[in-house]
Amino acid sequence: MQDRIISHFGNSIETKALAAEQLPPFIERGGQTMVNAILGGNKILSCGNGGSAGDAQHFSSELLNRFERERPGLPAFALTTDSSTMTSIANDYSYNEIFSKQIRALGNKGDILLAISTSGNSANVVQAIQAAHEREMTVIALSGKDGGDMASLLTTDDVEIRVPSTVTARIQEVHLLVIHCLCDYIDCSLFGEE
Ligand SMILES: O=C(CO)[C@@H](O)[C@H](O)[C@H](O)[C@H](O)COP(=O)(O)O
Ligand SMILES: [Zn+2]
Repeated sequence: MQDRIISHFGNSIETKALAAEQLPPFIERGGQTMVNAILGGNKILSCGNGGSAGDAQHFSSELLNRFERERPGLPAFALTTDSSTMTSIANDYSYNEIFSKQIRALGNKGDILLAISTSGNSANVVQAIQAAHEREMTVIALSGKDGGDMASLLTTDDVEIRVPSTVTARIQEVHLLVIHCLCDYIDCSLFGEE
């Protein structure tokens, strides 16, 4: 089985190399969009399912606490953590509304939604994008494969960062690197390059 393990490493390296050729302009635009929102007194909401829920929380924790340097906490919130809110929305309405209902309550004009889905087709993330647009928020979509239903919802103000892969796990591995690039971009922009 070591050959199989080695092939995962190789495929992941190849996916990151391809992403490094394609994604930097989109990551830069996403980072600047986030910096502008923070400077404008706005916040960043994040959401996703499964491994992407972990990524949503990974991002918000590195803004609220810190990334790699000492600095004040920054306004970010993952919509994937409040089990009472999510289970009551799923129970009373639909699982598809667990993020959108929170966005309609918490989101304000100028806020950002970081929408994470490897397929781009998770209904609750698609509906989160729709709710974000209703609240005049800007969307930064972290996706993969063909972009899914999410891609067709995005406006020219939004940013799509689509990983060039069809393998969920490989896409997620690049999503985490993108999240760290966004955190670094934000810190360098707001507090200077180190
Ligand atoms: O982490 C993994 C697979 O590596 C899974 O938990 C994965 O996140 C789940 O299957 C999600 O439901 C997939 O949703 P999405 O990425 O297509 O939006
Ligand atoms: Zn995973």
